[in-house]
Amino acid sequence: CVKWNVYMKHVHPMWQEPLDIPGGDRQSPIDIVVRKSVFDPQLRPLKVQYDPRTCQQIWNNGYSFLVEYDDTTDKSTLKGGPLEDQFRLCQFHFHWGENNAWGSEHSIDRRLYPAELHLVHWNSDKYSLFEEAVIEENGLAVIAVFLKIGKRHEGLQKLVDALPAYVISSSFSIQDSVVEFTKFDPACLLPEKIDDYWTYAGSLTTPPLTEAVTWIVMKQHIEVSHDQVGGRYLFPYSYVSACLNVSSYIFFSFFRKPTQLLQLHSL
Ligand SMILES: N=Nc1ccc(S(N)(=O)=O)cc1
Ligand SMILES: [Zn+2]
Repeated sequence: CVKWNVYMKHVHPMWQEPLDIPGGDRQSPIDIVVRKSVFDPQLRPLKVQYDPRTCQQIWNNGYSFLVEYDDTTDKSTLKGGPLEDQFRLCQFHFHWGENNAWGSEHSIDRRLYPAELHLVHWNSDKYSLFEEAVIEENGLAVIAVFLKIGKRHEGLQKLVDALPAYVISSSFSIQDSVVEFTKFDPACLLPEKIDDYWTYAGSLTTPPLTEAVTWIVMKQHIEVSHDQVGGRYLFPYSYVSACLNVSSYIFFSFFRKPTQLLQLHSL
């Protein structure tokens, strides 16, 4: 999966104005207005098949981190739901804020969550690399899961424990660094009812912002404990303070309207 930097407005030049937003009529994130979502009986159940053995490493790009998967075969895949093709898992990452009042990118009726998980997949039926798929209209599928502060998430703890010392320090190192991380099944981060979701055609939420994403936003959140996401662990403040300039970017998501927001209730 291609190396990806989290571009911070005041930190990374990629966020400097003017942003070259391709197209611009299906930009993410959005505010999901629940009463405007439409039930679509043609949406099928999601088929998530992840092989923990494809988990490879945690990559820190100096601003955040992502967990990367071997996407050279169809061992960890997503299909069904709104998807016509098979998509390969290549990485997952989180978005968070400076405190637990906000942090997610999408919002539900303007309500933000403390954090949001993105499981990123690319269309392996039509393309042979993430880099090819990322510029195509039906190239990517991202599952979004909201995080709320509550009980400890046992599955997540393996990731928190594996995070390298530099992430737990008070500030991220700026250099890229990678630590080995294996046998992690990201399905443990999904909520119980994965067939209860909203879906819409959108974009990457950070550069290159390409309008290539079928978003599948889970209605059910997962719970993680405060010490898993607060303090000095998964979401160290040094990075989150870097997010502040991005919050205005998220603010505008309240005013973005999706072209067609579909919803599938649990079967
Ligand atoms: N260049 N790679 C990217 C992958 C996923 C996302 S997101 N945050 O939309 O899932 C953004 C950029
Ligand atoms: Zn993301």
